[in-house]
Amino acid sequence: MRPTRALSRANALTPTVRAALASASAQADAAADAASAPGPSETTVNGWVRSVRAHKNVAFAEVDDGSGASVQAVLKGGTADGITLGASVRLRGTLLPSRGRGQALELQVAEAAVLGPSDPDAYPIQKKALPAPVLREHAHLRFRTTQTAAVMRVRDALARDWHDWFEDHEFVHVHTPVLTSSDCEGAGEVFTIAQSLPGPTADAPPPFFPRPTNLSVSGQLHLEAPTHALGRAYTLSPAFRAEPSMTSRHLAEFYMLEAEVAFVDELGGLLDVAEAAFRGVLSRLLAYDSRRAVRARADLTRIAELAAVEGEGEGGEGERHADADADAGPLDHLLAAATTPFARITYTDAVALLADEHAAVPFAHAPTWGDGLSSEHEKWLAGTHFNGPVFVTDYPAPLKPFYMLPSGPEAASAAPGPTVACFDLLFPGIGEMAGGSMREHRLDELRARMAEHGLSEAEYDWYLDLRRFGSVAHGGWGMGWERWVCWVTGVGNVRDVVAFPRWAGSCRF
Ligand SMILES: NC(=O)C[C@H](N)C(=O)O
Repeated sequence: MRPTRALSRANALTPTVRAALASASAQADAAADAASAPGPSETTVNGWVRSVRAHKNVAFAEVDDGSGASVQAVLKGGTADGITLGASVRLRGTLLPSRGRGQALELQVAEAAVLGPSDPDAYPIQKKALPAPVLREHAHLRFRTTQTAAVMRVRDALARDWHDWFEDHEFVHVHTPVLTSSDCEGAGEVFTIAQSLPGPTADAPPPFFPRPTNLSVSGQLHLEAPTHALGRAYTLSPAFRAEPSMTSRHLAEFYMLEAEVAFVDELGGLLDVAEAAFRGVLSRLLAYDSRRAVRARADLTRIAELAAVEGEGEGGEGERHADADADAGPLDHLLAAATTPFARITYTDAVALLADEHAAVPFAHAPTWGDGLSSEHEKWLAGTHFNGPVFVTDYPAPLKPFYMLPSGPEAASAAPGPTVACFDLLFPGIGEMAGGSMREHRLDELRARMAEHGLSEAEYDWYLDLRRFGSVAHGGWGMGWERWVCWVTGVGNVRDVVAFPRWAGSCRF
């Protein structure tokens, strides 16, 4: 059957720089195998000018189209006119072996068109790396830096890897709502919605929704509903927290990957599922030879190289984790986590370990049973003591939200107070990467916990229905997506792995 016009027009996507380079080198290899001279490869590339070096008779421009490869364009005669830093260009020419260092092929340009000019003196993104805080001021243009472009591609690849893992394990992706009248975590960190603005008359219009509404802090409660029908569900959705934290690990708007599993009877089983997911996803990134995985590994190497160069100067684009191992390769920490079982320890045992350490080398905050673990405690556990991801389980009940199931008998009997069947998954350099729990699935116990937390039964009636009709033991977890991207890439601040970061005091763009 002949393709329709609409189908043939789908071919309007021109080859990317990456594809053009790949096909030119494949042609050269084939010619070498056949012991014949490679025919020159005529091609057209589109992109933005990253740098220009002009000599008397020739100019060299690096042209990047975001595909993960850039090309060195050799411009002779009048072809270099208007080719300035930041300009968008279309170049027609021949890809030939390069005489310069740094690239195998270069584009000998026959014809050049400037599509969108750029004043190089006014253009904020210079070839020389800019400090991360300066780039955040130009978040709309920082995609043009090698670092941010590579981070965006890795972020994309990671999301697809997780989606694939979940699909392979028969989880259903559900989009949980952003607008909600519940506060899942009960921490009072919600952004509320102003539903009606005072009008010109005394009669204020009725509110849009009958109840106060806020932006979701977590999709968990909503995700539990489909889990009681689909069995396994997950979401990668935006979450919002109005916490004034100014740390490198907090954003006011972030993405959260949350998963929920029915018919898991105890915490150990839930940890097994979470661990299999994390390690499975890393294996895809490390071992697969898909185009996605190959490009992600190249990007991780590129990000690390940039950070190494900038590390020698003053804080360039690549702010790294404080305790990132400078001598390790960019994939080493991923390989270690993929191939080594994650450590598991109860909160009670972790506090004892921390107390021993505190006696020898004091922390700023003394570890005390009943208090949350501070970030320095978390980093010591994952970074120094276990030197890898560690599940800390069974925290004191008063530290945790209403929906968690009490601990199993073993953990409960070893603790000096009531604990819940939950975990925080700590990663080196990051601290808390994910948190989850078994959920209280017994109706009466859940109602009692809600009463203790001052939650209105009327408001959470729908959630209680899940316990009234066909309740099952279940559990789940949530992971801060930007923390995951930071840990994988080695980038030290969540503001630099999201397209447009929002934090207390900053919502530009
Ligand atoms: N889905 C989860 O278990 C995440 C949890 N609701 C949190 O926000 O920490």
